[in-house]
Amino acid sequence: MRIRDLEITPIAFADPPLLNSWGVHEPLALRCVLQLHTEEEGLVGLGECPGDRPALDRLRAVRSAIRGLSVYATSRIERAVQEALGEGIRPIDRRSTFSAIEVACLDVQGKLAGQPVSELLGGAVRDAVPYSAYLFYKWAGHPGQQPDDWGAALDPAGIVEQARQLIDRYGFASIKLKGGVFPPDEEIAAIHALREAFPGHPLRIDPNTAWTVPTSASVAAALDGVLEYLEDPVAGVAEMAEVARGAGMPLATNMCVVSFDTIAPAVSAGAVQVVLSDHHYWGGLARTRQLGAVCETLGLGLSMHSNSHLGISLAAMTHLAAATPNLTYACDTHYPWNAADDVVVPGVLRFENGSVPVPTGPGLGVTLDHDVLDRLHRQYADSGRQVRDDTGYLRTVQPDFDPRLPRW
Ligand SMILES: O=C([O-])C(=O)C[C@H](O)[C@@H](O)C(=O)[O-]
Ligand SMILES: [Mg+2]
Repeated sequence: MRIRDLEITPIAFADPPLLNSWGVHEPLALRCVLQLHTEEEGLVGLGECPGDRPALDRLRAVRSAIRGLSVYATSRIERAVQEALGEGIRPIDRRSTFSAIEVACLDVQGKLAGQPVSELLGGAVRDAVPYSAYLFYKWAGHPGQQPDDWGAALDPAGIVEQARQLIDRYGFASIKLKGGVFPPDEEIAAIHALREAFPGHPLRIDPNTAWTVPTSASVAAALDGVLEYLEDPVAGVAEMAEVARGAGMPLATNMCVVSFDTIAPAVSAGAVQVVLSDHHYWGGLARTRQLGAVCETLGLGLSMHSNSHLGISLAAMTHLAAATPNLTYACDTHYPWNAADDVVVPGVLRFENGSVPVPTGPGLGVTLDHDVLDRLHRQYADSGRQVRDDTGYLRTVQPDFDPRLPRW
């Protein structure tokens, strides 16, 4: 079952003005949909990955190198990707290029076997995967546009209201707040307000390294007994370790441990207790499942990171999480923010009590809506956008915004 071609379709979909420590989400998020066509039987495997220009260029560079390879030969495909990209390629770029192709290969493998991807990964140990309500400070709408349905969230009351909307709509049973936007005292107040409004929901905050070590230590003290984990308060292994030594809660990361070779130094230093996996950056579903085994061995907790994404990624994340026994924290997902523009035919992917039932159809179990794909591709082409630029977009409103971190 050989690869005939890799169809690469960049898309742009609507994204609300979500604030983070380096800026704000632009009106359109970029993503790429892959359709991997087989020589025999005319099967198509789906993949999804970031859609910025360098990511697209890398996919185009490997396209001819993987033609003719078996969809089962993922190690050989990974080597072909490496060779096509050349020695100078950053490992994370190689891994993310390969990851999207690996997911598409697994989708085909599952279709051939009549089995869901979770079965190919060792079998689902849970029927549904819990996700967290991923809260963001946000403007009411994009500048010059009507307010969106979510409304503004710029203070504790707005954050509680946003959590309520997400929980009412999706049933989430845990909550993550993207921090690093306002002075820490305001974000501490938001967490306390969430605790009061949702006493039974585990809470996390992630300022994406916006704080110094002393600030992180005082936030950790203020939120002791309130957070299930504190995510990436500071940059650097030594700094994370310093915060961890005094913090009452585990420290989590998707910034300080980002690859297998970064695990040992962080663990030896005592810098992290929970790793956020992400198959897009760790080199695919099989590799990320290995991360689960490593975390289990080292006594680390395991959670899952996300970026703005659509249903092909959500399906892949759900199969992976279902087949990773020690992935016991609710996973992150941006999906509620972007679901209205999904390229996947509705129905299979849905939230029940905050969890996504693991798709049971062959492969990823989701079907591409070609009309939506065409529309989002035209939107991409018309936008002229090439890269994500949260800082540049915020500067159109706050020209003096300085993205340097730490800020507090
Ligand atoms: O956990 C994280 O660090 C993220 O989810 C990173 C994302 O880029 C998030 O900050 C965002 O979408 O603005
Ligand atoms: Mg994070």
